[in-house]
Amino acid sequence: MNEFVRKIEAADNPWNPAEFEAALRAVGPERYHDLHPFHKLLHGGKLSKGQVAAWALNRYCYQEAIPRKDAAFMSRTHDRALRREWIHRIHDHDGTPPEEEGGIERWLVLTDCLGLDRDYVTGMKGALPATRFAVEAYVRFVVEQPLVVAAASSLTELFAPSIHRERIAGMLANYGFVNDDVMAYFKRRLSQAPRDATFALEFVKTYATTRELQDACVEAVRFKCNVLWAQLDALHHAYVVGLIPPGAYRPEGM
Ligand SMILES: O=C(O)c1cc(C(=O)O)c2c(n1)C(=O)C(=O)c1cc(C(=O)O)[nH]c1-2
Repeated sequence: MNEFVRKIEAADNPWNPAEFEAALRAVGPERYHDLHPFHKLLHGGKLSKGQVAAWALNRYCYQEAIPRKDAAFMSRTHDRALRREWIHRIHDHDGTPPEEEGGIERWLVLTDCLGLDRDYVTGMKGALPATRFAVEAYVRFVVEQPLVVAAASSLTELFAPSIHRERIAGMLANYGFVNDDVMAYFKRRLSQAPRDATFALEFVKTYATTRELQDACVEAVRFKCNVLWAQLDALHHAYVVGLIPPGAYRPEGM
């Protein structure tokens, strides 16, 4: 059947909510970044401190982009109740001082322990080019796609708690330079991510009412997995294969 005919037929046949949810969830086992070889090395204690620092330094760019993409999302809706719900994602990362320091601050505790200078991390000059491109592609996606599709792109968070648990256990067991304080970022995400994902899933199931929109939402989760995967490919190429691009962070001895 040609693609055009398939689209017309599909538009008339939306999945029921259970089928749609199953299609969204099926993307995780297919291509979430817990399957990436770089994560196996990271969690299995196979990386040097410098390689772990390269990961944390690059991942900072993702952390920094998340509240910007959530602000972009909020700027697009006239629904006050939705903005009220969504804004806590920004608070989770940026914090609400003095009570709550926020996830970015907790991330910097991790980069501190890896011996990285805070200005160097937050300046992002030592990050890999592909990291910067991938995270900005996520922000652009949320700016440009239909709102429900933009929300669907956050649904990789459905798969995050299991990788966070694996990371906390693996890094604590395998690296002497990691302790509970340093893993605080991931511990906090264990409760934050399910709350965000539950809300986003309900939102997407409610508003993706045609099969075309449902297909676009499933594609959005795949797109997001690609954003995550591309970052790890870049890290692997630079810091495992050893082809570090000009200007990027260079661990001692590499
Ligand atoms: O460590 C991870 O594997 C991981 C993955 C993801 C994800 O699936 O996008 C997020 C996070 N962590 C995370 O900490 C986080 O705050 C977060 C927000 C979002 C999002 O798309 O809004 N994803 C993720």
